[in-house]
Amino acid sequence: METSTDSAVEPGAPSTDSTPAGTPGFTRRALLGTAGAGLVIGAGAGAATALAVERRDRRAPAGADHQAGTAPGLGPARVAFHGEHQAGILDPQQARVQLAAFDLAGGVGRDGVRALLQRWSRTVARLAVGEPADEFENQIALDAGPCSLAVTFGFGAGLFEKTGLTEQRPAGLEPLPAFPADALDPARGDGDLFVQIGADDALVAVHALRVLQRQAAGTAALRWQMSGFGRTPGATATPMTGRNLMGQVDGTNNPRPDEEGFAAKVFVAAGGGQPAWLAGGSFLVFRRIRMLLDSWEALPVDRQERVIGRRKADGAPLGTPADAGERAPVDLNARLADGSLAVPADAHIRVAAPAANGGAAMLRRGFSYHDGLLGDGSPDAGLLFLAFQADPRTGFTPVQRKLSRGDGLSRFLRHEASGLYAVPPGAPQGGYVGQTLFD
Ligand SMILES: C=CC1=C(C)c2cc3[nH]c(cc4nc(cc5[nH]c(cc1n2)c(C)c5CCC(=O)O)C(CCC(=O)O)=C4C)c(C)c3C=C
Ligand SMILES: [Fe+2]
Repeated sequence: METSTDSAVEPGAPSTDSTPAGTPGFTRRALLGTAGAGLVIGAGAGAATALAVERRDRRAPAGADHQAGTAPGLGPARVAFHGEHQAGILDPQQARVQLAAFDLAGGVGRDGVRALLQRWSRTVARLAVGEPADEFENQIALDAGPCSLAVTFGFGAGLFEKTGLTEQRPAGLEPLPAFPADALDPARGDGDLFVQIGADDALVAVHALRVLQRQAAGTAALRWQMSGFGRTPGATATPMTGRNLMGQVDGTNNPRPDEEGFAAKVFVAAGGGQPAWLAGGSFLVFRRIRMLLDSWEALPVDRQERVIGRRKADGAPLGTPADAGERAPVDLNARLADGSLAVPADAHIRVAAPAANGGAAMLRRGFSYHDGLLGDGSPDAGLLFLAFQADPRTGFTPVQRKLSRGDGLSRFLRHEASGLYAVPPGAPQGGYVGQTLFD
């Protein structure tokens, strides 16, 4: 983990003077004025303390930024592209996300995919430090800093078939089982290559998506794309976990990088039964989960709280004192005065808890979506559920199996799309994401 508040240019990052092809006379950093004045958030392990510090800093008032000699706002903040793990896993969630999956064109082999990954990695390394794209620059984000841009690449099962790399396909990529009540649209799930593009500015995220898409032309075609959002840093008086569209504080009981066993839950270990190329990588489960918001909002708040097992106002577990706070430990045995369970038997946090699922754990990093209305007038809105884990067979699958049968929240949800991707480790300086597989 690397953090810096001074002129923080990643070693090996392209020169600030470069003028990109197709962008005569423009550099994004020249327009920033205080180029490189942001924070660098590395993607290495053991990141908790530094992440917390970075979050506070990013939410500091503009005046404080000025005193530190940096530009105000979110623009200069950076997430390092290179590192042990890819960006977009350990860094604080950005306010905006673009998710997309691509399918390889017929006849594109290993060399074609390698060339695309090299091209994508080279470009994202530039964008992550506020440089313009080296090709297909479209000026969408010309006057913005990197805004914590974090791009994460994943490989779907089809990539291994199409490139003749079936021997290297991780066992953890076996298709997820069908769960009761799944209503999945295959056209909006899976795909050979996946990208998650997070940024604290919508234009920065879309800029990256457009450039990556154009670079892929002839090699891979866009299969599906979705936009998501979360809390914008600075929106709340004090930093807190964000809310989802049901109004719940969501993400509180995630594994934390400073806790024992975090890496084993989230990252693939060398020699742990997955192929060597994936060591330091992860698996990502994606689910587009629509929320039946009209039904949900008709429920009184105390009943909503019993569905989750936590208070809505502060996110604290039910049964804890009024001032307990979001991080109060969950006591699943706590009883109310009448002897009933404080956290009901079908409450989401009880059914999803690692203790109820053989220790199954994952790092949830979802984003909300709101895409207008469906034909029946209900909102097409919900959660782009994203969870990183060391192995979905012992992480997502047992938990979702249990949730789909006994979770009080399930009756307000519809799973509409699904994807499973192997997430390679981070790229070393000068390298590219996926090189442990393709070189
Ligand atoms: C299969 C895994 C999970 C799915 C799918 C899922 C969907 C989902 N969850 C919420 C809202 C909340 N989830 C919360 C906790 C929580 N959820 C899961 C797993 C899945 N959720 C786990 C493992 C946990 C942690 C359980 C624990 O050990 O305490 C919470 C509580 C706050 C928190 O800890 O994050 C909320 C709120 C929604 C809305 C949703 C689908 C749309
Ligand atoms: Fe959940």
